[in-house]
Formats: sequence, C-alpha cells, structure tokens
Amino acid sequence: MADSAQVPTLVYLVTGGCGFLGEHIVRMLLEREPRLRELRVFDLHLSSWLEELKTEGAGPVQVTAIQGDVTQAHEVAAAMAGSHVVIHTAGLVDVFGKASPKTIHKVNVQGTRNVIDACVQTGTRFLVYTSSMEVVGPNTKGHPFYRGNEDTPYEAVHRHPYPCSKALAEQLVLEANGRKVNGGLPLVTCALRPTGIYGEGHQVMRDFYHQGLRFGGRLFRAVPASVEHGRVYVGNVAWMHVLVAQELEQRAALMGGQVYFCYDKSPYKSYEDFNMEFLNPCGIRLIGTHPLLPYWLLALLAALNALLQWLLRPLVLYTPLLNPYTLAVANTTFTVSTNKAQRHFGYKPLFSWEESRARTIHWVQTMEGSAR
Ligand SMILES: NC(=O)C1=CN([C@@H]2O[C@H](COP(=O)(O)OP(=O)(O)OC[C@H]3O[C@@H](n4cnc5c(N)ncnc54)[C@H](O)[C@@H]3O)[C@@H](O)[C@H]2O)C=CC1
Ligand SMILES: C[C@H](CCCC(C)(C)O)[C@H]1CC[C@H]2[C@@H]3[C@H](O)CC4=CC(=O)CC[C@]4(C)[C@H]3CC[C@]12C
Repeated sequence: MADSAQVPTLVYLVTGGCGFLGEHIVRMLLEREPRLRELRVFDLHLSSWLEELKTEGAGPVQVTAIQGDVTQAHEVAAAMAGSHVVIHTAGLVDVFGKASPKTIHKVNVQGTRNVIDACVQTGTRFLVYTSSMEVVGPNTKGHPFYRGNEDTPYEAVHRHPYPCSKALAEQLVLEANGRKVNGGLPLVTCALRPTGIYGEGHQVMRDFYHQGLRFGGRLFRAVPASVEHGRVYVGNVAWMHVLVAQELEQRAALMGGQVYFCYDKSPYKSYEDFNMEFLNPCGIRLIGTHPLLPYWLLALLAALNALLQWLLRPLVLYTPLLNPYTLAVANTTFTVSTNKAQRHFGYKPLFSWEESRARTIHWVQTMEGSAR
C-alpha cells in the first residue's frame, strides 16, 4: 500500500457490505481508516442506508455501491479493478435449511475462489476473509472446545453444508497467500474466525425477541446453563477486520496466511443466558433454571423438524430454529481464549462488554414492534 499518511489514496472493497457484519465494517472503515479514498460496497442486495451514507455520512471518501454477485467471476473482477484491499465478508449464512447445499457451496466456496482469482487478475494485494469459528467446530461428536486458541487440537468433522463451505473457503484463502498478482507482487491473505456474532442488526436475536413477545414475554430454556458458547460483539469484529487490513502490508511476513479467532471480553455463557443479557432488560424472561424438555425429546423434535422440512420442501420452505444441527451447536461448549491477534497486530477490543451490551439493548428497545 502506498504511504499515504496525509493524502487519502486507498481503495477498499467490501463484499457483503450490506449485511449484518458488512454494514459495521463499512461504517468502521469510514470512521477509522484515514487513508481511505474510495470505499466500494459490493453486495447482491444494496441497502437503503447506503444511499444516505453516500450523500451525508462519508465525508471526503467516495462511497461506491456495486450491486453484484460473488458467484459471477466477471462481476467480481470488474468491481475489484484498481482496489488495494478487499474484505471478503459476503457469504450465505444458513444453518436452518433455507438454501440448498449446492447454493451454499456456490456462494461461499466458488464466491471466495472468484475473489481470489480477481485479486490475481486485477493486482489487488491484500485480502481479508471473514471465516468462522464453525471451521473448527463444534464437531458432530459434541466434543467441547473450552477456552481454545488457534493451536488447540480439535477433531474438526463437518457434515453440515455451512461449516463445510466455510472450511473449504478458508483453506482456499490461506493457500492463496503468496500467489503472484498482476504486477508480480505477492498476495497477502488472512482469515478471521468470529465466534457467534451479536449486536445491532442481528437477525437471530430479532427472531428470539419476537418469539419472546409472542409467548407473553417468556422464552423457555432449552439448553443447560452449563454449556458455554463463545460470542463476540459485531463492532469488535468489524474493528478487527479494519485493523488487519491496515496492518497486513507492514506485517505481511507474520500475518500472511494466518488465521485469527475473533473475540472480545463478552462473558462465556450458554447461548440462551447470553441472549438474556439483552432481552431481559427489554421485558423478556427465560423460564426455568434447567431445560424444560429433556434432551432426548428435543432431539426427537429436532429430527421431526428435519423430516417435516424435507417432506414439505416441494410445497413450502419450513425452516424452524430447532433442527439437529442447531441443537447440537447450542448444546456443545465452544469458547475461545487467545491473544494471537493482540500479539500479531495489536488487537484490543474497541468496545468494552458494558458498551457492547448497552448498544445491543438500545437496538432491541428501538426495534420495530418492540415492547417499549
Ligand atoms: N453471524 C455470525 O454469527 C457469524 C458470521 N460469520 C461470517 O460473517 C460473514 C457475514 O455474515 P453476516 O453478516 O452474519 O451475514 P449476512 O447474511 O447478514 O450478510 C451477508 C451478506 O452477503 C451478501 N451476499 C450473500 N450472497 C451474496 C452473493 N452471491 N454475492 C454478493 N453478496 C452476497 C448478502 O446479501 C448479505 O448482505 C459471513 O461470511 C459469515 O459466514 C462468521 C462467524 C459468525
Ligand atoms: C439458533 C441456535 C440456537 C437455537 C437453539 C434452540 C432451538 C435449542 O433454542 C444458535 C445456537 C448457536 C448459533 C450458531 C453459533 O453462534 C455459531 C455460528 C457461526 C456462524 O458462522 C454462523 C451462525 C452460527 C452458525 C450460529 C447460528 C445460530 C445458532 C445455531
């Protein structure tokens, strides 16, 4: 990257820039990357906030909205021509059976291959990829991953299309590190593995909140409180992406081809107890200190849901929250504890747990259809 302490010269492209995480990355770049000249936001569906940003909130930075599909190699290459850094966060996040395994593979794996090829073709040298903790686990055997780091041995066995696709895509990204791009310089890549992300705009939190309102302000415990699940605030995930993108040139030898868990100081709790940190102040209570239904019954219901999904598929898309995969993930301890990102590029969470919590609560309270 050119040394541009004073004059903004850099062109960034964010794929999936209109998604939950993508929007936070876009806003964080505008706030925290003074060298930015142009920010290209590439997404299948462009959001209306982007128009407001283009007219009001971007300051001197040119924000370019590009409606495009990562599965279309020519669209990706055209969008990327002339950019210095690409943050590839576009993905099909589906663990509920909304999309077919083929579509998930196409978007997550072929889409990533297209981004890498476009880097090579257009001479874009820096690629930051949003991977996922799901690349590691939880595995199908339900083995706990307790306070693990990037080097913790774990038997990663995937069957579900989403983690399979993220694992393949991450591998492509890491293997691409060092490939010569147009102009002869080496590509520098790195992958971030967020745990379960939460914060403003989180669709599953929205679903749980509305479910709680429908049940008269109550949710029923389904997962034992002893199962701990790693969570990270979206603002800190965005911050880590921005920081990596900024440091990748100076620390290419150290960071190139590396993976980093994406974490912060959010407390280790069960998925449901953690959600209650936000939903409780918004009038939702979690009923039961133990799961109301025994595990075997939940597993049976999850299997039934899977069967119903399959039977109904020709007629209607039935995608309940409970299925064998979500039940297994929610019931398996998976927490990370690492300082690799701090050691390699000085990452420290930008938002404290208290601030992350307050921001998320505020978002739930101001959500359309909220109890307040
Ligand atoms: N939500 C979570 O808890 C976690 C998410 N991740 C990863 O973070 C990334 C972002 O996830 P979220 O923001 O949660 O999902 P999201 O669904 O809110 O955002 C994904 C964005 O990608 C776009 N997109 C999808 N297919 C596309 C295509 N073919 N071409 C161009 N754009 C396309 C969507 O329109 C959307 O704006 C994904 O790669 C996901 O695998 C990783 C760990 C945890
Ligand atoms: C929806 C699940 C909780 C419902 C359980 C039930 C039905 C028993 O009440 C969510 C529990 C864990 C979530 C996943 C986890 O946070 C890791 C993820 C990482 C990603 O990359 C994408 C999202 C997800 C798979 C996330 C999805 C929802 C859960 C399965």
